[in-house]
Amino acid sequence: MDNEVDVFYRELPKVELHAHLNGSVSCPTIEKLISRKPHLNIGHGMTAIGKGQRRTLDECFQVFKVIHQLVDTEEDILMVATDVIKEFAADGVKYLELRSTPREEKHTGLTKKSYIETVIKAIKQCKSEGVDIDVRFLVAIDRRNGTEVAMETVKLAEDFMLSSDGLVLGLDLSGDPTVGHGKDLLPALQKAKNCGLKLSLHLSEVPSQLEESDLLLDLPPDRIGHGTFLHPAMGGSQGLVDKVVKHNIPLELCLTSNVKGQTVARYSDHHFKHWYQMGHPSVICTDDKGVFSTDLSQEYQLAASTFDLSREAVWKLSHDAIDCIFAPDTVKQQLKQKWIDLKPQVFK
Ligand SMILES: CC(C)=CCNc1ncnc2c1ncn2[C@@H]1O[C@H](COP(=O)(O)O)[C@@H](O)[C@H]1O
Ligand SMILES: [Zn+2]
Repeated sequence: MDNEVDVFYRELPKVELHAHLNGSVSCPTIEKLISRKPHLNIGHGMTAIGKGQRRTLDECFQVFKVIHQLVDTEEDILMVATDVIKEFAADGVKYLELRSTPREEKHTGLTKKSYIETVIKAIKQCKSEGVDIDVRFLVAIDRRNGTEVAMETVKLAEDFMLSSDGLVLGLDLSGDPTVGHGKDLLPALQKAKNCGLKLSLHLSEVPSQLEESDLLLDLPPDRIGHGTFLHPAMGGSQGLVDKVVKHNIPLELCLTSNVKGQTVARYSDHHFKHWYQMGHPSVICTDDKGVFSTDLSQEYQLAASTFDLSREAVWKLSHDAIDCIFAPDTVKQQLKQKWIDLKPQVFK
């Protein structure tokens, strides 16, 4: 980890709603993967962006290609998912929605179905070991892969939603924002919504997507990933903000990811401040804790120090994230009780 984090932020119970599985792989897990596959000649510097370093968006997406080479069997996925879940739990995350793009790897026999089954197996294994975290899964659509694959993914997600005892809750739309157009994915997303899958869409991660965002906001999605350029202060428009507000769509905000990926110049320029000031539901998330060398406690501490938030305000921020989860109301109530029980210890 880059920074020392104050114990308050570690002990703060947290909700993580925006975490890509293969972007969340920690250094120790990468070491294990590298030693399993020495022939790939992958060095550690190729899978993470350290303190003070920045990369272009394009370079960041190259990093995922390297990680995908290291994670290409059921055994790898099981290890990666188990490690990531335990790391979030150790960081004080009590509820986690993991997302990942199911991949097919012909040379190892991995199928999209077995990919999802393996993530579910990891979630169940952690639960049976008593790891103190409630984990759910969102199936991701990589926008690069177009209409047909998106439709296939929706079908797969629907099957798992109906058979996974509430573990698979919805869909994520992600991937390189400079590739493809949301209008081609609209029918698949509409179908997903109609069958009861929740939708979290990466929107306006780069400045050129205003028209696409306008279109996708009419679905409307259940949550927005980043939404960096929606607000007029960031080059967006009041019309877009009005749609987000009208539908009360929470934003998943990932400070370090945006700064290291250079879509936001400085922490103090982050759009968190605009939405938070409006009182709009804003959830602090990590995006890719492995790639961006961070964790959720650090992200809360960064938000607090950058925007001068009191401890009570930070507590409210983590508490209010509970209302943005995709799991049902009974789970929200359980989490709220947990927050009540833990508060005296955190503020001791
Ligand atoms: C490049 C950069 C600044 C990344 C942060 N912003 C992101 N924007 C869009 N898609 C993403 C981002 N981070 C991760 N992903 C998606 O998550 C995948 C990695 O996790 P997984 O294999 O789905 O388990 C990537 O291939 C990509 O499709
Ligand atoms: Zn993301």
